[in-house]
Amino acid sequence: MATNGTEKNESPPDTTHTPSQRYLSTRGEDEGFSFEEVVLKGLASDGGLYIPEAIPKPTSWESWKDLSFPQLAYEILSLYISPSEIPADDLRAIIDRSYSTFRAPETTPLVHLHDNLYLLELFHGPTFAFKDVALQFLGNLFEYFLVRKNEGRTGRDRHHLTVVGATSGDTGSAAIYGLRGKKDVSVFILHPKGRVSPIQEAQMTTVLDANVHNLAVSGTFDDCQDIVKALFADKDANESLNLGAVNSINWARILAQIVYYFHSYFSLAKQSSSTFKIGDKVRFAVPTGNFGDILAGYFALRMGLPVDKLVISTNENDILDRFWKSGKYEKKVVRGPEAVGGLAVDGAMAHPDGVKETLSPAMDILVSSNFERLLWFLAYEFAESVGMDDYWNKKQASQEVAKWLKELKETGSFGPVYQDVLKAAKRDFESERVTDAQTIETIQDLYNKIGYILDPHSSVGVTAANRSIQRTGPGAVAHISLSTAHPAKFSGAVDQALRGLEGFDFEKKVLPAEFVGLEKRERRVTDVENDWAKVRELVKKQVEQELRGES
Ligand SMILES: Cc1ncc(COP(=O)(O)O)c(C=O)c1O
Ligand SMILES: N[C@@H](CCOP(=O)(O)O)C(=O)O
Repeated sequence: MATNGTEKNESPPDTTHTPSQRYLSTRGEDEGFSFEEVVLKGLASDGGLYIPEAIPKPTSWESWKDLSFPQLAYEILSLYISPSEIPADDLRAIIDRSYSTFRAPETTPLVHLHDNLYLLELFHGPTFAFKDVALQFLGNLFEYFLVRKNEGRTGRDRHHLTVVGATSGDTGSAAIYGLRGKKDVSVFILHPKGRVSPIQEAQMTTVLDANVHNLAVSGTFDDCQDIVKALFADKDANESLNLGAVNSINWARILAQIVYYFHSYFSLAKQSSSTFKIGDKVRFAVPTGNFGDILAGYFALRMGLPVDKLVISTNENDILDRFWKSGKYEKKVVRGPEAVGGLAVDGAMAHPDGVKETLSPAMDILVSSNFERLLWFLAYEFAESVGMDDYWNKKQASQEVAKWLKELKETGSFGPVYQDVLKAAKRDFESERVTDAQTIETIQDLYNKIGYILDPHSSVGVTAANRSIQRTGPGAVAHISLSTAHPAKFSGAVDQALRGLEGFDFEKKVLPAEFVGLEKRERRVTDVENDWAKVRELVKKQVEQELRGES
């Protein structure tokens, strides 16, 4: 379906897919893809990310207010997936299966913290992190497409998917739990060795299913992400292995996350502690690293949900916060003992891509891959304001994005972007940077006030929400802060904040039964160098063995 170059696509009009059910690459070379193609491909062949050709704006969204989470998910997802690709009953069945694994009846419950601040608990899935919302769904989607592709096929003729993913801890375990034991899929998860929390490491490496492979990379999360992107960019690897993506470069990850923005909005309108009613505006504060979670909020906003602002909440790895303040997107090199990535003997940074090690390690990311998707929409809006036809506006946006990303790769930065682009970014988003000390303070403060225990990432979000409430004025705008992980996943930070405080007992009050004894179980993990070509060879060898039925 894809076309190349700048010629207009002259193929007959597609009547089975609406524009929001067709996809294009942010860098412009590929367009006209179906949902199945973008889910299975993950990353476009020009290195860009897939986005829908249009964002739907349903006029009837308010009528969804009493739907259960799976029912709401069906309404939203079917706007982006043509029934000619996944018939309605099949989509409903995939969704139901995906959310039947959640422990909370509401799937993603909304909890009142104080005043007009609410916490959206996204950690009730199998691995206790928000990633489960999308990765349970993605795992089932992969399975659905593979079963369909492989009907009547046997042996080496079967379509085999090789999933490669990079993780700073949560995506890895959620992907592994979403894909373990699934037929025709091998999973390779790269994590930065020694830089994920002990529970996260145990969650991933104690899964012993034959199709799951953990690779501990000597490097940072960004190195893992770069290796994954290099594998996708390698024609040989991509063609011989049929690579699939579980990171939020995969459009299905963003899509599934849109649902909880709508769901929490409707939950807020039902809270007895609130005078909030449907139609009122709300602010969302989102702990942000790779920009996938908050980007789903941007889609919800563009679909018509009354969002006043999306508040980006970064830790001290603050590339996004600096962009919103200056319009310049720039990797900052961290020097000295606080940097991760290998210090030279004299203490200077030996690794040019330094990232600061913080108490919220899942957000220790230098370059946020999904920001590229937002950039495309900002550039498109800018092109539209200059007023060409839609085809050229899209081309213009893609060219701009490709130029910025090339500059980032070659020089480590781009921008400042045009004033109008930054203005559009500021219209929908605000940003906050939260230090470790503030993260600890907020955990303590909330515990002392109401006895609630936040994980450090969620604490970054709540800190940003509190600041936003100060700006809007208490009582003016309701705030929903996204809680992205269960506190037990980050025992070090939680313990540092609450040790010695009255009533705090990590084992009794925080640790879920599922984690007890996890760290003592048998593990399987392979150490690898920070070298994408070596990783490629390892993956190829392992997949070959699996296809021969040797492992
Ligand atoms: C616990 C937690 N919070 C927040 C984030 C940041 O989310 P995103 O990368 O989608 O911005 C992550 C990792 O992605 C995470 O694992
Ligand atoms: N924080 C993430 C990093 C990967 O981000 P993703 O959302 O793009 O998968 C993690 O926990 O692995």
